[in-house]
Amino acid sequence: MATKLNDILKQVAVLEVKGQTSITIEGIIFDSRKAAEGMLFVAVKGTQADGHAYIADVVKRGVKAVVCETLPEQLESEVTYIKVADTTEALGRLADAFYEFPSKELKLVGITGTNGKTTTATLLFNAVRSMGYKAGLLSTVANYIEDRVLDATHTTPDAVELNKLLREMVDEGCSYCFMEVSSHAIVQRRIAGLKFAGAVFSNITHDHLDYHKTFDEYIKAKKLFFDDLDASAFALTNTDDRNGKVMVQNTKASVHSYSLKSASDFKCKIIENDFDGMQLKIDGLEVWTRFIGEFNAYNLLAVYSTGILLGFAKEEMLTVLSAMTPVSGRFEYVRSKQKITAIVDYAHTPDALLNVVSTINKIRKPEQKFITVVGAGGNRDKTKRPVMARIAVENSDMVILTSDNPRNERAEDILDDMKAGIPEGSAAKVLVIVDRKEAIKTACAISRANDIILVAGKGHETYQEINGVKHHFDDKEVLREVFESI
Ligand SMILES: CC(=O)N[C@H]1[C@@H](OP(=O)(O)OP(=O)(O)OC[C@H]2O[C@@H](n3ccc(=O)[nH]c3=O)[C@H](O)[C@@H]2O)O[C@H](CO)[C@@H](O)[C@@H]1O[C@H](C)C(=O)N[C@@H](C)C(=O)N[C@H](CCC(=O)O)C(=O)O
Ligand SMILES: Nc1ncnc2c1ncn2[C@@H]1O[C@H](COP(=O)(O)OP(=O)(O)OP(=O)(O)O)[C@@H](O)[C@H]1O
Ligand SMILES: N[C@H](CCC[C@H](N)C(=O)O)C(=O)O
Ligand SMILES: [Mg+2]
Repeated sequence: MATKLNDILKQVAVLEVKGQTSITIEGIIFDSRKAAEGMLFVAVKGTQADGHAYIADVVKRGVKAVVCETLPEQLESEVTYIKVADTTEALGRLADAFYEFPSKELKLVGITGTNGKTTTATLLFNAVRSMGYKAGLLSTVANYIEDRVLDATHTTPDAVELNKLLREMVDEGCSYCFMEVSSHAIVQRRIAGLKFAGAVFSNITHDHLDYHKTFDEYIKAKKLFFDDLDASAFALTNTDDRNGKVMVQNTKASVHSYSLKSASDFKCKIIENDFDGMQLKIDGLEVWTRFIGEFNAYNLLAVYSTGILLGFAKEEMLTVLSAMTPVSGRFEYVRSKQKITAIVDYAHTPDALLNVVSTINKIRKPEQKFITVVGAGGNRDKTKRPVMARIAVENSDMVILTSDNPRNERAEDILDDMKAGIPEGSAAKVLVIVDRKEAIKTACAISRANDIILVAGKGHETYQEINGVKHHFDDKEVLREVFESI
């Protein structure tokens, strides 16, 4: 794909131009390490580096045009320099234009919130496909164009990758795309210029304070997504969340709401909840689903409401919900011959963990012992570590604190942060085992028939990142292996 620079520049507010704009560019990059002949380089200021420092380098390597906030002192005559006020925003808009506005040719629905994005987006993708439509999915677990699976490195891809994927979806005949919109993606304008048919808010609780600094800033980041929607879109919000109404208070989109408790447009009631599934009453009709826990009732209701807002019939949506199966690594069971039930769940925030342990406690019988194995990621929000440990200890019979993805931190340091959250007098029910496999093995070894083990935090992940290196690791695989051997 190639395009005329002056065509795509129409999408950004240009402050100054040095050089020719009637040139053809072969692609857009924002990482100097990917520089190649004929490309447009956008210099972005990040958290670690400033793209402006690499302008001279990319020019040497054949880049034809540069978009920047400050023009370099030395300009090369064969290169075009474009000055804008905000290169991060420009990058999104240029990528959108370069791929010829693919989001306008799809019904694109974005899901934002601390928890439930992957679940809701994946179920929507499965739902429309089961009704015969072609669709794409951009999620933490993987990106999909129909059956084609593409690895995902981020929850929301960067602007160039994102628009490229949307273009491929359009070219392959997809009429829908469901995507997770992370708060990082909103702030970093990965979604700038996209046309959303709808936006869904699930909830906002403690996470990512390493990046957003305060909870208020985190709320503002999420709200920006709704502020930017246009009048033809729908904004669907969860009014049981304390910030559900705030999210949509300045949007131009038509506002709709869902809830289990407060007043809203789409209502759901849990009739029955056990380890096999939930009987729900949605919009006055009962439906049996294979999902467990109140938090999943919210996700299913969000899926149902979005379906209705996209124009699907009520009965059709409920039939689809009843046939759905859980998403990889979200409350997934691994059972042993001795009838020990292990639950693998991606709960990696305090709220998600509290939801999962509360769900298990509501459903289990008093004689079923409940052991939680949990850690916390390195190079991420440190303040959630003691909170997660406290939640695990207060709501389980026994807890094994272990490593998640230590990334570039010392696993022992992360565990020290977690240990600070153990309530006084509870130390006796906590073990600390740094090696995650050993931790899971120990949990299995001390369990008896009918007991429950929750392995939280990594869900679908098939690696463990230690000292910046990814090693193969899969909670489900480890559990199966251990269960085979006992
Ligand atoms: C904190 C964060 O979001 N970081 C993302 C951000 O990096 P950054 O701002 O730190 O970039 P930087 O390293 O300072 O570099 C600034 C600019 O200089 C450029 N550069 C840098 C070095 C060089 O040699 N040459 C060069 O041109 C970089 O390409 C970049 O354009 O922009 C990069 C390019 O798009 C992302 O890859 C990177 O994601 C990092 C790897 C990351 O871990 N992100 C996570 C936290 C993230 O985005 N998570 C969210 C949400 C997850 C959730 O909700 O659960 C997600 O959407 O995945
Ligand atoms: N609606 C919900 N409310 C609260 N917790 C939830 C909800 N849905 C799922 N969870 C919990 O959060 C975990 C992550 O769910 P999911 O992957 O759907 O969220 P996500 O928003 O995509 O997360 P990420 O930010 O990592 O992309 C689940 O394993 C479960 O423990
Ligand atoms: N998207 C989240 C995932 C966290 C998953 C957990 N296993 C961890 O590594 O902290 C993040 O990057 O913060
Ligand atoms: Mg996700």
